[in-house]
Amino acid sequence: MAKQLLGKEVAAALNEKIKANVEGLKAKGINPTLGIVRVGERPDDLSYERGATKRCDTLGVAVEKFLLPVDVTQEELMATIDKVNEDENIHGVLIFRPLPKHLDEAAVIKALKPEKDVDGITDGSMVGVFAGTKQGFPPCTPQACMEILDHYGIDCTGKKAVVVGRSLVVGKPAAMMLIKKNATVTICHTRTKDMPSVTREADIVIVAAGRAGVVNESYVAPGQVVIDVGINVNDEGKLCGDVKYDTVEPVVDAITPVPGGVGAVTTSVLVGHVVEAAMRTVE
Ligand SMILES: NC(=O)C1=CN([C@@H]2O[C@H](COP(=O)(O)OP(=O)(O)OC[C@H]3O[C@@H](n4cnc5c(N)ncnc54)[C@H](OP(=O)(O)O)[C@@H]3O)[C@@H](O)[C@H]2O)C=CC1
Ligand SMILES: Nc1nc(=O)c2c([nH]1)NC[C@@H]1CN(c3ccc(C(=O)N[C@@H](CCC(=O)O)C(=O)O)cc3)C=[N+]21
Repeated sequence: MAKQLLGKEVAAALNEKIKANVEGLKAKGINPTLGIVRVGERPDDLSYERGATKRCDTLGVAVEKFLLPVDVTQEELMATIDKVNEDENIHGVLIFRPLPKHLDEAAVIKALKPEKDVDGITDGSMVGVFAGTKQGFPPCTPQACMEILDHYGIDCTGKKAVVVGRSLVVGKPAAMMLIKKNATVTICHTRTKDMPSVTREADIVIVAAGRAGVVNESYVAPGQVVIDVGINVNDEGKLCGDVKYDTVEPVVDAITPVPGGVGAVTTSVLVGHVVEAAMRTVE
């Protein structure tokens, strides 16, 4: 039986710190606020929005929503970004992506002020992750993976870590964060040859492929820690990860479930960033 790395436990610990910081801010008359910019009504945007809004509510962080129709023009969207940039009462901004195809996402990202970029999508935030400097914020999902490792006392120093996936939001920043923790890191993607032989050699495997069940028992080995970032919906309409949990769990030492793993920590990290952004305004 592998140890279950429970997102709920990690989130609960993060939430205690966040709550204390919210109280500190409110004592100074600052009401930490997340601005949410959503274009259209994509189901996974709505589910992330529900999770983030609920977490903000329980932690005393306000949410202001900017909801735009799916056929919004680039000019109207840019005007909304200007508005959230200039509004001193909004400390962090979450723009749901991908945006509909007719919109220029790069221009939108460029327009967002890095100090409000709590989702870690601007160039400024990216530089922060790569250079280890404190500008913008790291993307929430890879940071959530690191919070899980930290919480359960899993030391990365000298360990072999393999990341499956090389996206800008998860795989690449996760690899940078693992390097910072002194792991030796390998990144796999669709062009990787014989991936099972690579992942089997790892001490820590972070899977962010976006395909249900890509990592099965032939990819893993005893003693490993497996972090499953994937959020997929199976044929029965249930949430499942990128790892075949039932056959992988008996082999490895520790594993995150889906749901109840990384996703449960991601929203806490996001709200933590909003509070940190508000604290930076008074530093
Ligand atoms: N828990 C959370 O809070 C969040 C979870 N997610 C989930 O994380 C997952 C990854 O998201 P994201 O990074 O945005 O996804 P992307 O689709 O942007 O990237 C997927 C990456 O995985 C690689 N990949 C895909 N299939 C395979 C395969 N069979 N073998 C090896 N590599 C593969 C791709 O390689 P290549 O580059 O060669 O195409 C690509 O680099 C998704 O399931 C998503 O839903 C995302 C955000 C938040
Ligand atoms: N800029 C941007 N950043 C994102 O991170 C982003 C996005 N746009 N667009 C939409 C996708 C989708 N996504 C989800 C995250 C969590 C759940 C989810 O179900 N979370 C559950 C927990 C799931 C679990 O326990 O594993 C919850 O919060 O309660 C769903 C979807 C983020 N996304």
